[in-house]
Amino acid sequence: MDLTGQIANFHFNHILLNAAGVKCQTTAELDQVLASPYSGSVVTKSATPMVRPGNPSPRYYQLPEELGSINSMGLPNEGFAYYLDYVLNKQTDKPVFFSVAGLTKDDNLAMLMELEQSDFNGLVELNLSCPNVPGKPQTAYDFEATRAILTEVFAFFTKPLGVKLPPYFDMVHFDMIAAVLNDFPLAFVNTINSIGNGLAIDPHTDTVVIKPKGGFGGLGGSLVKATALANVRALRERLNESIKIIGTGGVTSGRDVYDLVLCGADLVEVGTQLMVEDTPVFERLEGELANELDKKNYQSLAEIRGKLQTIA
Ligand SMILES: C=Cc1c(C(=O)O)[nH]c(=O)[nH]c1=O
Repeated sequence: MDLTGQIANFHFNHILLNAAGVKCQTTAELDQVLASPYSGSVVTKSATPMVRPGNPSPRYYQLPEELGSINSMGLPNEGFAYYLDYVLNKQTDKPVFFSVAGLTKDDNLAMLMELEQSDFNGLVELNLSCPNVPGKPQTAYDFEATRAILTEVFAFFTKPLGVKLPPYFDMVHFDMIAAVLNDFPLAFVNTINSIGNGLAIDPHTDTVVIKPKGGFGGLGGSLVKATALANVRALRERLNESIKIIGTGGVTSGRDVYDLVLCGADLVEVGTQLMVEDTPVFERLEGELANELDKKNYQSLAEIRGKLQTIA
């Protein structure tokens, strides 16, 4: 059974990997994800030029009844140089994603210039959708700002680049972001990032569950699945076929992976459920995915990719 994926010149023997932010802040975590026989790749925690401690704890909370999670991590990371050193020296035959999330356009341009000039030969993800840095908007909700930064990036950047997008909830917004993205030689888009600024309450104490931003944080896990499916499907229908799609959000079962591929995903990332189960989740999900294909006598993901049916 062929459970592989392709982005640019990179072949992925398995389509599952971590979502940026989960199991990817330290070299030990990155090694663990890569070491899983059932992961196809790894993505680094989104990097800023300098080390960041992030927001005060509690800043991550698992919602009850496996609903999902809420986080306001605040972009904690070991700094750009730490992740560049890792990706330049790590011996692996799996493609690696390097995620950057500068707090300013100049920070992003500086990190991308250093990646361009380095020997890094993986894929780069420009995170335009972090919802948790107080005072900083999610860039990709500003279509002209998104066009502006991609124009400056592609004036010099030649390596495979994709963007991490926030979820959109309006058909016109799907049209507008696709019209921007189709003007650039992007290798991929990754959709969705967490649903920004949700709120969860502890019923015993009548208190929010995370400390930063008065309890507001990004939502992940099963409760965001329908939004993830919609964003993968809407962008697949609108983007040039040369722009591949990483589907992220709401994956807790092999059926969820199958559904994202049905909507058009080439790779699939796991966030909240990876926090719950750790790296064995990749084996479970791939096994369940294979069973879903088996049920319908499919031999490969290619047979279902983008083949979601509508009602005539
Ligand atoms: C990079 C910061 C992000 C964070 C964070 O570090 O708070 N959380 C998310 O759910 N998505 C992000 O993109």
